[in-house]
Amino acid sequence: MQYKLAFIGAGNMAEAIARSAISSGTLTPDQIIAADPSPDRRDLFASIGLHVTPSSSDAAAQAEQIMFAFKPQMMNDALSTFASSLTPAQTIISIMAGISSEKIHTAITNLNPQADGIKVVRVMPNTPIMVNYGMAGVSLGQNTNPGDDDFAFQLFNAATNKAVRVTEEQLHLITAISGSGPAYIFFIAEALQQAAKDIGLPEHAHELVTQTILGSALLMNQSPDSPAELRRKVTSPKGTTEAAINKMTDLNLPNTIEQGAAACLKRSIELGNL
Ligand SMILES: NC(=O)C1=CN([C@@H]2O[C@H](COP(=O)(O)OP(=O)(O)OC[C@H]3O[C@@H](n4cnc5c(N)ncnc54)[C@H](O)[C@@H]3O)[C@@H](O)[C@H]2O)C=CC1
Ligand SMILES: O=C(O)[C@@H]1CCC=N1
Repeated sequence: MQYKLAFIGAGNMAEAIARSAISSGTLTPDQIIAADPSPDRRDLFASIGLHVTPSSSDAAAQAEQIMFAFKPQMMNDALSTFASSLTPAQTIISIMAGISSEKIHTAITNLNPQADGIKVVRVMPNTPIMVNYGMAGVSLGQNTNPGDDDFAFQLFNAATNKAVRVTEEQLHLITAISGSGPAYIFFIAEALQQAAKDIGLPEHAHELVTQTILGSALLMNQSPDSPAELRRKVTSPKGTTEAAINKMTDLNLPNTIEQGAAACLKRSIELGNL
């Protein structure tokens, strides 16, 4: 095979994964090919030195590992254009939310029965991979044995990105916590920025909130203390933080976040049943 990795779909996640693979030295640009119908996306991938093609079939025929980096709802349409190029010697790495490896395998073999032995590994990454601080869950799927996920694990555990091996069932949970999690943090950031504007600091809102989240994450990462203890260290008895935390507790912030994560989990399972 000419390429180690083919991206089918060269969108935001594929771009982040490709950049991280290259910057970490896991792959060289000439080991990667990317297929996307959008000329703009192909131009962008070409500008980082990758081979590009409008033909998913072309890309799928030439790589050892094929990453499904298109939207879950597009799977059948996308596969109809390239399933015939797949062979049992290849490994699929799907980053699609929800869709089980069994469903992926069935969709491929319905179109191309000769690809029956094809391996399917699944990964749930997150967008901070764009800055090399990604978190991913990696799971073995259809037709795989331990070790068949080594390449995917290495790809997502490179540089300062981190990966954990989980069961396929647990990938739904990974989605609810770290896959979708960056959006929860950005949601809090939006609200805190709005608060900064409302109380009269619009010109500093972005910097205040960004540095506070960054500093808190680094502190949580480097300190042996639990988040509860770190929170306690900010919260002086009868002080300012306590007033804020009491109000947020009265308004049930922890429960709101837990319910949000539970809704995410439910949707991940639903996507898998579409
Ligand atoms: N955005 C996120 O935070 C995360 C996304 N994911 C998964 O990653 C996948 C991609 O998501 P994004 O990169 O955010 O989406 P995106 O919309 O940026 O990228 C999708 C790409 O697929 C291309 N495409 C459309 N039809 C195609 C076809 N028939 N064949 C090949 N390519 C086609 C589009 O032109 C686009 O460039 C999804 O399955 C999503 O569930 C997983 C974890 C996190
Ligand atoms: O919202 C989504 O469906 C994707 C999967 C995890 C993060 N974004």
